[in-house]
Amino acid sequence: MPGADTAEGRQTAAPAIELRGISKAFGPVQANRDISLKVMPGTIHGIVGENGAGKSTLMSILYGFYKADAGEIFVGGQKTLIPDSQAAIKAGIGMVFQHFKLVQNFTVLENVILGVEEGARLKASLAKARGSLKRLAEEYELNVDPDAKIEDLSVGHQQRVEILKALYRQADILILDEPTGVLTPAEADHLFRILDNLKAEGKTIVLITHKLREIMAVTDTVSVMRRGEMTATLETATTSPEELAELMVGRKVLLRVDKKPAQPGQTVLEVEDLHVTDEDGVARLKGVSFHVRAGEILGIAGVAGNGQSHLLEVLGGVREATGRIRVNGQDIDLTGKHSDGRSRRARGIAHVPEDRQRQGLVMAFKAWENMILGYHHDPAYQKNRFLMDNAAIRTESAASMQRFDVRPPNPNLAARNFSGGNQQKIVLAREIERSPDLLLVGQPTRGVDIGAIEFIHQSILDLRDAGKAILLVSVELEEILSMSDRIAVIFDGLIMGERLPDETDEKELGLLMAGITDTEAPPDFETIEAALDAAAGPGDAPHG
Ligand SMILES: Nc1ncnc2c1ncn2[C@@H]1O[C@H](COP(=O)(O)OP(=O)(O)OP(=O)(O)O)[C@@H](O)[C@H]1O
Repeated sequence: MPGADTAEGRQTAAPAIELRGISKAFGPVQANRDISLKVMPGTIHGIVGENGAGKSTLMSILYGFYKADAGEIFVGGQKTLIPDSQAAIKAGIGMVFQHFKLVQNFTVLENVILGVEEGARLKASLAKARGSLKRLAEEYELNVDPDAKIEDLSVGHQQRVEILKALYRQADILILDEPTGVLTPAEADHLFRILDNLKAEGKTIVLITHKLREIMAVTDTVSVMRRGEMTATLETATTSPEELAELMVGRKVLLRVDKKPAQPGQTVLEVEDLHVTDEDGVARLKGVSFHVRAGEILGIAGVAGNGQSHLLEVLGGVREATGRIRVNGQDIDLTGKHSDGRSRRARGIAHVPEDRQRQGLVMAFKAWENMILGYHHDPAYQKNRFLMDNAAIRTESAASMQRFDVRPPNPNLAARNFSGGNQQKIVLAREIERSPDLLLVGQPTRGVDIGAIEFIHQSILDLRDAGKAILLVSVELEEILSMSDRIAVIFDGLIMGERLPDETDEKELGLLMAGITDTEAPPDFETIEAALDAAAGPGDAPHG
């Protein structure tokens, strides 16, 4: 695209993508309303908006997953019909989804050519793809071993394969939906370098993210969506995170946590010498001990895949372990029939799992059914010996959804029809509203918009201030630092150390997260990023 990389060139070239008057409804929900947007070639364009604002729907229309009810799409100035993803690929559009669509037991190379060439031409195309992959890897810093199986790759590397797949299909326009949600900070930095390289080659990138610092760091322009409409498009250089937050939510948002000092009481949770070996015989926890008191938040920091998920699962009763756990001074069973979620709930433990779709919700169930999932044996919900009081449960669920600002606050909608952030709010509402003695909470704000993050953080703090104990697991260091009263760092199944948030910083925590306990000595790695990459280890892919 000659001249496209200059401001002047951008003015004169046809937009890489232009949407005119796109609308889409799902039954009564108007997910997109009369949306128009221009994205110029050779730019990175961000799209922000609250959960359920309609971002994924709009991109799914552009990629041929959904058919718009009205509107037109122009690619490179040409009106283009995109009835399916094949048509999108033909038009030079590639998409990297939040949940990757790779075949786990195929190699990188096989995944890249899958669907492009088949049968007798497969062998020739494997050789051709190997060459292309090598070139792409060199050109864009997209290194991955072409013969590695997907299941053996870290999440960051799997994402690179998705990008390679799109580039192999000659995508000029790349859409990334929440690409950093499951990445380590080092992997996210690497991704942004890749995006910059792609842009330098004239590719056009559309980036959906909830992280405003990412918008500020990498985009040229940014659009804000609100309640199905495109409400603003701005040059990134002329805006600020505060302005974007306000445009998204329609009010001022506190971009940091405002909390009172903790008033810790008696010890609620004691964990001693916990060991876990997974299904493949790999030791995931190697003797973990810590405690959490009433009225405090213990944050567990760590690169995903270092045992924190297994820890939450053991505490939540979804996985067996050896060692000792006491809650309010009483031992809880770590194996056998009393080591399940129901027994844990009976002991005052609530669990917001890291994977809301697989562990937190039954996607086909309605919201009200999900709102009592696990608590349905509670006598309060029984109408008589045989029947539950569904009408009362629906009414209570609707009120709880209102309090947690779940949108839409419709208890009869199936969980799968809520946006990701709203699904998260349903799980949080269910667990927090029962005021448990101990709340286990994993990645509470993954994929959640900033308005909702503020609300979720406040709800967790309110529970703390009501004298409850909270164990917070998060891969977001910022969240750990701002929410925790104490921080324990986990690496390779061991607690590497404990710190007070006021007496530490991201650098020291980063070193501990990479397994380096002597934080004064010069590390073996040149940068913290390299050390964290090593901690993520390609053989230990956390599944996001
Ligand atoms: N298949 C569907 N059936 C019914 N409603 C849907 C469907 N997909 C999306 N919706 C609704 O459309 C609206 C827009 O959803 P969309 O997923 O596009 O939002 P989003 O901005 O991407 O949100 P998030 O940031 O949470 O991913 C939401 O109200 C959602 O509940």
